[in-house]
Amino acid sequence: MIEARGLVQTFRTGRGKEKKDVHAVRGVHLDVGKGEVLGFLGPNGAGKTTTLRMLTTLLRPTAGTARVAGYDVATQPVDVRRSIGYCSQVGSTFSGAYAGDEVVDHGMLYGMSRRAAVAKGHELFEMLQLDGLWKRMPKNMSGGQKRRLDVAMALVHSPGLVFLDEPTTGLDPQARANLWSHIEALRSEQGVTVFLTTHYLDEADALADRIVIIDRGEIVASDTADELKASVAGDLVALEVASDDQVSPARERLARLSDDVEVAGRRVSGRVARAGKAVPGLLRELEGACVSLESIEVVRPTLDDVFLTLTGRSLRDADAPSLEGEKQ
Ligand SMILES: Nc1ncnc2c1ncn2[C@@H]1O[C@H](COP(=O)(O)OP(=O)(O)OP(=O)(O)O)[C@@H](O)[C@H]1O
Repeated sequence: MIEARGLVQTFRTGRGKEKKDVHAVRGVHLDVGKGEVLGFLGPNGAGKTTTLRMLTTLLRPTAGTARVAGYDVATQPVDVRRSIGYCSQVGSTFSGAYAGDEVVDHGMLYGMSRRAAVAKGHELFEMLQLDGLWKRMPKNMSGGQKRRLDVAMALVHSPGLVFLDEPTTGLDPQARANLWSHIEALRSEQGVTVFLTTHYLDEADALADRIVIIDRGEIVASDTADELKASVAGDLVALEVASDDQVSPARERLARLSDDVEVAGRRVSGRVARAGKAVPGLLRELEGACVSLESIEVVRPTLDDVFLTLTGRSLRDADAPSLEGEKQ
C-alpha cells in the first residue's frame, strides 16, 4: 500500500543572511502492506508529520519517490488522494453546519451520491459511537467526539488506506481508549490499512502491527514492538534472595544469562534476552544451588528503552531541535 524510497524534505527558512536549510526528513524508506497498522513513532520535531504530508501529496518531496495505493505521489496526486483517507493533526475545520451534513458533503466531494454518502455517514456515526449527534454542530461537541468525527470524515469514501496524524493528542484517557478500539476495529473488521503517527509509546505498542521509529528525520528502527524490545533491550530480571550468603551464587547464575548483572543489598538484577523462556531454567538452577528467593520480578522493556538504546536519549524527553543545516 505504501512504498517510499529515499524521501527527503528540506525546508528553507529565514531571509537574506539568516537563510537556513532545515533537514526535516533525510532519506526515508518505508513499506506498508495491505491491512497493516503501522505506528510511526518519534519525538517532537522528528519528521513524522512532514513524512505523512509527503505521502498524502500535501507536500512535494525535495527528493526521493513514493507510491501510495499504487500511485506515484509526484505524478498521480489526484489518484493518491482519491484512494486515501486523511485525518490531520489539527483536525478538520468545520463550517458551522451539522456534523452529519459535514460528513455527507465530504463524501460528495469525493464523488459519492448524496444517498450513498448519507447511508455511509449513518453507518460511521454508529460505528464511531456518534449516534444522536448527526444534527449537532461540531463546535458543540466534546474533544473526543470531534476527533471521532474527524475519523468519520476520513473514512466516508471507504478508502482502503487511512492516515491518522496523532489522532488522540489532547484527549482524556477514556476518550483515547475509546478511539483506540475504533482504530483497532478498522483493521480487524474492515481490513483498512492504517498509517498512524504518534508520540505516545503506549499507543504505538497497543495498536501497531509494526513500529517504525523516526529520529531527526531518519528511520532508526522498524519491527514489531515485541521484536524491537527483544532485540535491543532484553527483559529486566530482578531477584530478591533470602539471605546475604545467597547473593553470590544468585549473581553467578544470573550472569550466565546476562552481561550486566547489578547487586544492591539482596537484590540481584540484570537484563536477559527473552526472559519468559529463560526464567524457568534459571529458577531450577537457583534451586539446585540452594538459593531461596523472597521474590522475582520480570519487567518487560518499554519502547522507551528501545529508543534510549538506539539513540542514547529518552523518547519522553527527546525533542529533535537540531535539524538545521548549513547557513546559506
Ligand atoms: N513548513 C516548515 N518550514 C520549516 N520547517 C518546518 C516546516 N514544517 C516542519 N518543519 C520542521 O521540520 C522538522 C520536522 O517537523 P515535523 O512536524 O515533521 O515533526 P513531527 O515529528 O511531526 O513532530 P510533532 O510530534 O511535534 O508533530 C521540525 O524541526 C520542524 O520545525
